[in-house]
Order: sequence, then structure tokens, then C-alpha cells
Amino acid sequence: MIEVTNLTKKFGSKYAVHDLSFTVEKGEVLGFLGPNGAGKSTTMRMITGFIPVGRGSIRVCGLDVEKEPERVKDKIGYLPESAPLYPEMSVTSFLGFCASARGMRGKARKEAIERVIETCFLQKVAHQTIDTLSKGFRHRTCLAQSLLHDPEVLVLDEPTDGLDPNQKHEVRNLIRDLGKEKSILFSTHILEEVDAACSRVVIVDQGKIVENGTPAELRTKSECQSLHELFRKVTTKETTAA
Ligand SMILES: Nc1ncnc2c1ncn2[C@@H]1O[C@H](COP(=O)(O)OP(=O)(O)OP(=O)(O)O)[C@@H](O)[C@H]1O
Repeated sequence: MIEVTNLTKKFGSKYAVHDLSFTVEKGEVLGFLGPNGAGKSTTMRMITGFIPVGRGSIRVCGLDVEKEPERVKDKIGYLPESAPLYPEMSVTSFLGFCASARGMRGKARKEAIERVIETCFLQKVAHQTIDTLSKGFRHRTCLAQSLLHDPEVLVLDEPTDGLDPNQKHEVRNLIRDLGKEKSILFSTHILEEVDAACSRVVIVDQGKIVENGTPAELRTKSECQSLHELFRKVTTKETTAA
């Protein structure tokens, strides 16, 4: 569903992403891990068509993101790291605006809004303006907009960032449930989330993949007791050498 092949992106002379290749199949939740600045958001922004691909290729549901960007956008729901919201709109009117922008009309639009409000547990704030929402509810409103068109592929950049433990738990469960039917790529710094929600993990460091496997495979292979230990082992070479 997502096929990333030899993906490279440079900003000036610096590689943000260097020769990445991985896939996310249907029914798979891939946890995308890495330290700050490892290249996760840049990769996600290329997959979703927000920035151009440098070198290499990306296919989503068999479509080349560079050749068929509009069709790819119909297949993908994207929660960016800093998602834009209109503070003066209510949750329902914001979702209605996003649904209209996606070309939804009439009954289908109304049903889509109701569905995502329920999925993201937004019922009690549905008519509240966005500027009066807590961070967690704002975040869920962003997540809800990414689900409006019931996409086959979800790309979620730190979807649990800033949520309280209860909300984190709910969002992880939601991701795990959605992942049964969809392909999900999600980035996180919270390693517990990998066991809670992911079927597979890719760890990137300085734009390159340093590990790829199920959480259990990675622990066994590395002889590390925990993902924390493995993460530190594979991503801190430069810092420890310095
Ligand atoms: N528009 C840009 N112009 C110049 N450099 C950029 C740009 N976007 C990203 N970078 C650089 O590319 C590298 C990768 O950044 P990226 O945001 O993809 O990392 P990340 O893994 O998502 O980090 P974080 O976990 O902190 O969100 C960093 O060195 C960053 O400074």
C-alpha cells in the first residue's frame, strides 16, 4: 500500500533522508521511530505530497505520488506534526469545511462528519469553537479531519503528542483498530506505543534506516531487553563517540 524505494532528500548540502526503502502493507501499523531530526517528518511529507520527492520513488496503493498526486491524496489521510486549524470555527463546522474541500456533499458529507466525531470521541465538544478546546481535543479534531474520506492509508506524525495518558490510550487503541483495515505509518517518540499499537517498526537515524522488524524480532536480534535499550544502541553512535 505504501512502497518507499531509495528515497533521498537533501536540504542544501545536508541529507534529511538518505536512501530509505520500506513498505507498509494493508492491515499493518508501522511505527516510525528515530531521534529528533532523523528524517521522519520529511519522509512523511514526501509520502503525502506536501514536499517534492528528492530522489527515489514513492507509490501509494500502486500510484506514483509524483505522477498522480491528486489520486494519491484521495487515498491518504494525513495528520501533520503541526496541523492547521481555524480557531474561530466549531469542531463540526471545521470538519464540514474539510469535507467540502474534499468534494463531499449532502448526505455523504453529513454521515462522514458524524462518523469521525464518533470515532475520535468528539461528541461533547462538537459545537465548541476550536480556540476554546484543550490541546488533546484540538489534536483529535485534526485526527478526525484525516479520517473524513475513510482513506485506505493513514500517515500520522506524532498522533499522541501532547495527549494525557487516558487520551494516549484511546488514540493508540483507535490506531490499532483502524490498522486492521488500513495501512498506517505513524511516528512517535514514545517507545511504549510501539508495543501497544504497532505490528512492525522502522528506526531511522540521520536519514537512514537502522532497524526494521517486529518489536519482538528487534529485541531478540539485538539481545536488548527493551526497545529503549535498542533505540539508544542504534541511534546514539555519534553522541557517544563525541
Ligand atoms: N524545510 C527545511 N529546510 C531545511 N532543513 C530542513 C527542512 N525540513 C527539515 N529539515 C532538516 O532535515 C532534518 C530532518 O528533519 P525532520 O523534521 O524530518 O526530522 P524528524 O525525524 O521528523 O524530527 P522530530 O522528531 O524532531 O520531529 C533535520 O536536520 C531538519 O533540520
